[in-house]
Amino acid sequence: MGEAEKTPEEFQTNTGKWKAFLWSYLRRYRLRLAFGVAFVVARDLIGYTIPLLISIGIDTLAHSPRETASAGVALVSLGIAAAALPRFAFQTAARLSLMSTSRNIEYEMRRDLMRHFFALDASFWSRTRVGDAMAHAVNDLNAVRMMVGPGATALFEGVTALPVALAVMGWVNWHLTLAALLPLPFAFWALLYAGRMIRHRFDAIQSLFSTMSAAVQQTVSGVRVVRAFVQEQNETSRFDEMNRSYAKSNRELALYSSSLDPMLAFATGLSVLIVLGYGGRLVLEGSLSVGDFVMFTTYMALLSRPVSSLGRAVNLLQRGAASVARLHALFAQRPKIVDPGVSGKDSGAAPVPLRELQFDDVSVSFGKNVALAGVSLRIPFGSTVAILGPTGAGKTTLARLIPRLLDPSSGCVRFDGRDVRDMPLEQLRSQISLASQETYLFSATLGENIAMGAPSASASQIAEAAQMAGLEEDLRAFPLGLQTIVGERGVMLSGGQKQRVALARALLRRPRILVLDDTLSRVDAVTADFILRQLRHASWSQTTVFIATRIAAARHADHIVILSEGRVVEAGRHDELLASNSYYARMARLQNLEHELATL
Ligand SMILES: Nc1ncnc2c1ncn2[C@@H]1O[C@H](COP(=O)(O)OP(=O)(O)OP(=O)(O)O)[C@@H](O)[C@H]1O
Repeated sequence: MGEAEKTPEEFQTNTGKWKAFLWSYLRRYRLRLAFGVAFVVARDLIGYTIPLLISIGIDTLAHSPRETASAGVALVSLGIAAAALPRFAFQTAARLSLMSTSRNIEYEMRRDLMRHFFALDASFWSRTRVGDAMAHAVNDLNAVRMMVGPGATALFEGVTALPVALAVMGWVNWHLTLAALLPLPFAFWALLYAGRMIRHRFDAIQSLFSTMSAAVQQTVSGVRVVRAFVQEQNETSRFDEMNRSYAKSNRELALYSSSLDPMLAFATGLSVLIVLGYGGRLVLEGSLSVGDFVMFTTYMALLSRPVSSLGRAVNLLQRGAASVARLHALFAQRPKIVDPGVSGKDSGAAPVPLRELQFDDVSVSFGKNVALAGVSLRIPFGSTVAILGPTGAGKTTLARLIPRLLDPSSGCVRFDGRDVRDMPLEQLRSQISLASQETYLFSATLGENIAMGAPSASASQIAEAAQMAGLEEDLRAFPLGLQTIVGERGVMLSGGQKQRVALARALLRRPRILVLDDTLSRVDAVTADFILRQLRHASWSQTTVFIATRIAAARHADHIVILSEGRVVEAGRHDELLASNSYYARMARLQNLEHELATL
């Protein structure tokens, strides 16, 4: 199986390179990150001088004469107060550097993810659920931001404070310091164990969330079908099962996440206990001053914060690592349709106008399913070609080959002798308009939907395209005309209206090659006839390739092609095909009969 065929889940097992992937984003901010870390270190270094100052203050009180003691204590107090200012400054600078970096990285990854989504082709989207993609774009990116910002801050809070405090404590009394470190292996084990568990659970939770988002998205989009087939109960219990398992995994994650802090607090508590017991004895024996003892215990108390920071860091870093691995797996997906791009000498040049279209022994297979088998066609520029054939004959597959939404498994699609695979995608697609079988309308106005492929079109151009697509009467019936909001996926329009909006969208670009994939199937015969006449008399020259189910639509085409089981079985003009005992002639007789019956 090639890389492109792997699912994100399969990539997840190959997460070795996710660190390099993350670094590719971090690298740009390494200076800012280094400053951020330096600010955290500086802030904590200043913070950790405070117990030292307290110790000096206490020992000054205990050992100095009364008149100098109060001045000494005042000086120490001043020192403690003065330390607050740079601490605050470093704290703010650290937050600004690390948090702004995390926001920038989140922004860049999201931007790249959107670009990547657009670059991935139908082969990816046919096996990926929309909800899945949404989960990546929202939840995983959020976890990455939390890792780079608060996670990194917490990590450096922990790792700088610990050695500083331990160095000062060791310098005062290394015996007592070693004794205080006895619970360290337990804390270390807790960090590793909980960290591993958090990562596994979070990974599972993110996958479950993806599945659940996909299910919500599908059920909500298909709510009419669910209602029509009285499947509310079944859908609810199916969703409930997923929801329950999601909640269970979250409870487990919460258990591991929340157990980390108490376990670390327990380890710190044990250390404090050791220091109080053993250190107290040292004070009584006179081998440790009261000031040093107080400093020791203050450090121990102060250490609880960085230790807890380490716990938080492990939590956020493990979640972030799971999400980076998932994102990396997604970014590792490659589109099958590769854009050859524009070569240096062609950049900036106007695209070469497309003229003659040729299918040269084209075959397309989806696994074992052969959709097209050795199709050869030559379509001169400016001609109108109708493609007909039974369902599953390969008509849509043929249409999708023209703008390279699909590549042939063998054979070649050419424009003026040039393989479409050698043409820059932008140049190819900018000259071709495909109105596909399933129209997709955005939740915007009618006008905005029509202008989707030509955002700079003027109002009169939009109105002209709408008129050509036979929408004029419908627009008159809408009080807001082109400003009418069509609702999510165009729910406020009839099937035929949606198809004509999609057709107007295709026409507005005045394409050189117009491909209509059964675009008029839900339009009544009279309107369809009107539209086809409009297309024949368009004010610009174009090739029209249209897939039709009705003979009435195909009769005026310059060339009619009948596909069956992926092969061209008949081809010719309307009267030529009618004269023979062909599939076309049989279909014409049948449709005539239907028409007569309907008239009766
Ligand atoms: N993405 C795909 N993956 C697998 N098989 C596919 C895919 N797209 C099409 N096929 C198969 O290829 C064959 C041709 O499909 P195609 O959509 O081109 O037929 P059609 O003539 O347009 O049919 P209809 O008139 O019903 O729209 C069918 O057997 C279909 O199941």
